[in-house]
Amino acid sequence: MIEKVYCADVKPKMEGERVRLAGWVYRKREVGKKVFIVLRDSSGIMQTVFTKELSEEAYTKAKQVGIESSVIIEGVVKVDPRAPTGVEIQADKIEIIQNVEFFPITKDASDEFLLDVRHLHLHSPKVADIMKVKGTLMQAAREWLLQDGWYEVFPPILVTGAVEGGSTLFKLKYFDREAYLSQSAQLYLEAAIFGLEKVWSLTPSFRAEKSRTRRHLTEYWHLELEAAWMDLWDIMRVEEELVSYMVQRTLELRKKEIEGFRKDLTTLKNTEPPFPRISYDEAIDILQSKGVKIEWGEDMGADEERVLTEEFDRPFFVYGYPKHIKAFYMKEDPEDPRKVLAADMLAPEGYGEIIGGSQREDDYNKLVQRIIEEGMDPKNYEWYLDLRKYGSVPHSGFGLGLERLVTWVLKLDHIRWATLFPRTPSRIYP
Ligand SMILES: NC(=O)C[C@H]([NH3+])C(=O)NS(=O)(=O)OC[C@H]1O[C@@H](n2cnc3c(N)ncnc32)[C@H](O)[C@@H]1O
Ligand SMILES: [Mg+2]
Repeated sequence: MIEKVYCADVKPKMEGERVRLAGWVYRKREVGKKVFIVLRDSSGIMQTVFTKELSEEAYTKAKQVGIESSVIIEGVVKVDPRAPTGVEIQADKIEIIQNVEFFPITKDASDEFLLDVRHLHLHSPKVADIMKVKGTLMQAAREWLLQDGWYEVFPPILVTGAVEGGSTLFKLKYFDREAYLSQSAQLYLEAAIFGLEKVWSLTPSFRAEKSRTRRHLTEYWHLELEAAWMDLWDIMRVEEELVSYMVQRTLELRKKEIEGFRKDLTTLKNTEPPFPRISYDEAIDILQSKGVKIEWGEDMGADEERVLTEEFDRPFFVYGYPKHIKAFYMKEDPEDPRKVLAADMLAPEGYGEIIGGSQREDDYNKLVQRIIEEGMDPKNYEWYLDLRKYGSVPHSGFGLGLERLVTWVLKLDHIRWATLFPRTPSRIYP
């Protein structure tokens, strides 16, 4: 790798030092007999100035170089309060690695065009900031999971059964048989708890969702946990501790990047346990009191959740959903057979569901009955049912949509901006 310093590491105390920077031409302007190039690298930006007096050769090359050209620039550090970072480089050397005559992304580029050239949109510092925040959220999750004694495991993505309903399965040909892309690692995590007790995985999950909403992708990153001996209330405490740590740690490490997307950090700062908890029944009452047309037993979609989140200034739980709107594996509420021991975590500010979780049905016969009730064939779940025959234990788990979390933390207007190359019903290229 070439000897260079990063833009963010060039400080006023380095005045007079000679430095070498490598990156891309972010901005360029000519003022009188000076050429100013704002160089961009992964750490930020740095103003560089070229004049004939400093170097006629460098000045001539600087005049010719195009936006987003890749360059190496050398010069001497000078403090200048007018420069974007308070310092600039008096440049006497520029090596043009590759000159760009015309970079296709311009200021007025439409969202659809940016998605068409997403591979070039990744040059953008704003996009880089989103990815830095996403990476830091996962760094924080790993920190918390390690200190709380959870084991990372690596479940399969090629599977033979639905977890979250057959209508959103991506089918594929697996040699001479049919297979699917995983909707959720959950069932495999449930098998892993018999040896490891507390497990987690980060995997891509696939949903052939036809709904074109601001919060659905067809491929997304899914952080899932599963724990033996835990009931719904235990796993809800795990969820709020994990999400709180992820948000607070990312606020600590990426405050500057977050402030580039939202000025008001209140809801993020409020993200501390315990989170408010309301029952599904209470949620329906709230929605009806606010004029939403919804009856008990109906599912809450993005619109209903948006209204519900107006009542809260931090993430909150909705628990105790009706059995018929939830998945087959969820344990029936012993106190009310109409309901299951499930809870979703909803993000405030209109973002809604970021986590789906539940206590699992650990009784063999009840699970067989639920599978049949859902119109599925117990034969397809034989291995999964075995988990209820050989030392079954009460257990619970959940799945957090990483892009859903990023979309809320940065108040993005669409989940597609929260992932490197978004996959939606109408987009699988580039
Ligand atoms: N291990 C578990 O218990 C997880 C469980 N089997 C599960 O998949 N639940 S979920 O369908 O609500 O999805 C979990 C989360 O996954 C996210 N999710 C769910 N579907 C999507 C789509 N289509 N796009 C983006 N994100 C999505 C969202 O945050 C959900 O709360
Ligand atoms: Mg869900």
